Amino acid sequence: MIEVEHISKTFKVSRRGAGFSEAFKALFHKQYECIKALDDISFTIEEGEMVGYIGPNGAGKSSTIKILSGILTPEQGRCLINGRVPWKERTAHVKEIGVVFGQRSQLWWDVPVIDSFELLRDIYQIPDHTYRKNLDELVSLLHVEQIIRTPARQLSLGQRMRCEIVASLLHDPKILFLDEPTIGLDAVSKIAVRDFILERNRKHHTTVILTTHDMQDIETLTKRIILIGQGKILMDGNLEDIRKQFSSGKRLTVEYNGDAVKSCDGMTPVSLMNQHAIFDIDTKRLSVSDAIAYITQQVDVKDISVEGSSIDEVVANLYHQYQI
Ligand SMILES: Nc1ncnc2c1ncn2[C@@H]1O[C@H](COP(=O)(O)OP(=O)(O)OP(=O)(O)O)[C@@H](O)[C@H]1O
Repeated sequence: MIEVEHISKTFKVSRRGAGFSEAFKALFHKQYECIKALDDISFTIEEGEMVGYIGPNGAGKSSTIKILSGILTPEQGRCLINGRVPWKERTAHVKEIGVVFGQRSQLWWDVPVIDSFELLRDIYQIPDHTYRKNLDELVSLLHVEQIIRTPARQLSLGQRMRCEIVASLLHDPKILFLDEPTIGLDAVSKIAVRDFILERNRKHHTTVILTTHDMQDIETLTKRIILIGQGKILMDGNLEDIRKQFSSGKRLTVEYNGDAVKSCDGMTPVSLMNQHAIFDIDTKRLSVSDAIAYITQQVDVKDISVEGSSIDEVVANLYHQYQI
């Protein structure tokens, strides 16, 4: 179980103006600015839950993950993960967590990937039979058999990410922190990584905290989302409820025979091409069935399709609503 209560974290950063004279002045008189990366955040995550931790750039997601993994120490608040304080009991804590930072590597750059895995085995003191079993299983599930003898620097991004995931799970962690695990991956690799995470959660009951800007990751993997903005937790809830609350409506696409089709109150025309019209329906003002009835009164409908708001639109509405 992950318990976070009233955590705050401030970074002190030096600031100076542009140019040589400002650089010279800064040698004698440094100016600092305090950035409140996390401002009194609290949440609880149960064992086996998969949670999407979302927010715009600079919101505080990575800072939270770093605190939860014991890399950063907050100046205020309490955090317990399976009964341990991450930054105080680091050695015991890291044996229970796996971390993947999409933008950084835990693999040694110049050596074959398998050597990094073996180094991790020694660092985590993984018993030999557990290491062998996990390595064989992960390597085959993530299809990296052909590349583990290649140095990390020679791998493509997608190949490296799969190896990063293997590295993060060799010691059987109960909790997995994934910070943008599908960044820059092609569609096939994204699906492979998502399927693997789902399966891992289902089979091993692994708790997963996922931060990402890819809303398809969130939609596929999580039922609950926590929204952070400007260092504060703004919302914590069920994805389906959020979708209902922040969906802007439905999109209706109609193909028809006849003259141009007109819209009514609650219908916004998006495109009115030759006998092919697209309308956005504000379902708070007009039901989809009433919109269809209104159209069929005017023209002979050949085909009609209704789509809900995409998860990207839902999240864009959410950010807009919270002004972040
Ligand atoms: N080591 C650091 N030193 C100074 N400021 C930092 C440091 N790490 C983070 N910050 C600042 O803290 C704030 C939160 O950063 P953080 O990396 O947690 O955001 P994020 O939500 O992960 O963003 P992104 O989606 O862009 O990765 C930002 O304003 C950032 O500039």
